[in-house]
Amino acid sequence: MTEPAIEAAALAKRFGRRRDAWALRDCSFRVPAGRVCAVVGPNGAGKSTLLALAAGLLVPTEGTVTVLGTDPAAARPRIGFVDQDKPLYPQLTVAETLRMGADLNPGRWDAGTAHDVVAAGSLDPGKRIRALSGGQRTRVALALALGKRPELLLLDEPMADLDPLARHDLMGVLMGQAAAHGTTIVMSSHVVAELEDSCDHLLLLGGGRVRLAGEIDEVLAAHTRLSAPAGTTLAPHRVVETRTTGRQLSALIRPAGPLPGDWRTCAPSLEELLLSYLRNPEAPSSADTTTEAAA
Ligand SMILES: Nc1ncnc2c1ncn2[C@@H]1O[C@H](COP(=O)(O)OP(=O)(O)OP(=O)(O)O)[C@@H](O)[C@H]1O
Repeated sequence: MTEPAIEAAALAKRFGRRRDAWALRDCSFRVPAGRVCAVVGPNGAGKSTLLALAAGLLVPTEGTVTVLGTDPAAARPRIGFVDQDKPLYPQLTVAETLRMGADLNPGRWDAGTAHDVVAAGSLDPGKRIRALSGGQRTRVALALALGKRPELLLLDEPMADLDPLARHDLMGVLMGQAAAHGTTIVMSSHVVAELEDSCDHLLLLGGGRVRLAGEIDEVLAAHTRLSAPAGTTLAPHRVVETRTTGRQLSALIRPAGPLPGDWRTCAPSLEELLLSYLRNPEAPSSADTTTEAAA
């Protein structure tokens, strides 16, 4: 079996000394190599912290995270990371920035891919970074990260400031990269609807903890949407969300066994499932029961 791209065991990060300053707690999960993994969760859930730990930019307070079979600092040359701030040198031009990428990654640099990503945005190579829009800077940051030909690409809300066409274009570039080179992509996003087509693995965080982890197909298959008469008892199934309208009860559950034949059931979409979990932060975590979650 190939080693996972990321493996976390009881990973925790606290900023400062306050008892309530935990950004992440007791996170155990595994992202297999070659996956496109969505990291989802509400504001403050710990997504950026998790990505920064995997990138080796933060050190765990407790637990461990292993990246590409080694510790994140040692794996850094094999990792591309684009964080929310997109740190670039404002005084450099686009062309100079790409040349810097080539200089910093001798023997690895994929000039063609980096050039294509920039060119697709019709960016003037002579323009200084400080004169670019937020979305244009994102494009340059992604070109730098992809040019490195990383084995693992960590992206913190990469599409947040891109227009819809640019999002579509760059998602296509990312998927092409994953397919052509087997690159593992782990990306946080708030745009749930966009993840369904592009991602095959999921990590849902809430309150600094892992709520769902695993292959999206398996996570979806483990849940059922149902409607039944109001007042129906849903135990012993795990209830993520339930709503009663008039005489009708509808719910999203994680079945604990066979369901009664008179319940109407269907499979949830990824968006429905994620919205149900996000609306119900107290719903039981399923991170411990999906096959890909680390024990
Ligand atoms: N450098 C820091 N110093 C102190 N607290 C921090 C720091 N970075 C993050 N935090 C705290 O850790 C928690 C998790 O933050 P994080 O940025 O990882 O969340 P997030 O899921 O990425 O949120 P968002 O969706 O808003 O980007 C938050 O409570 C945040 O205030």
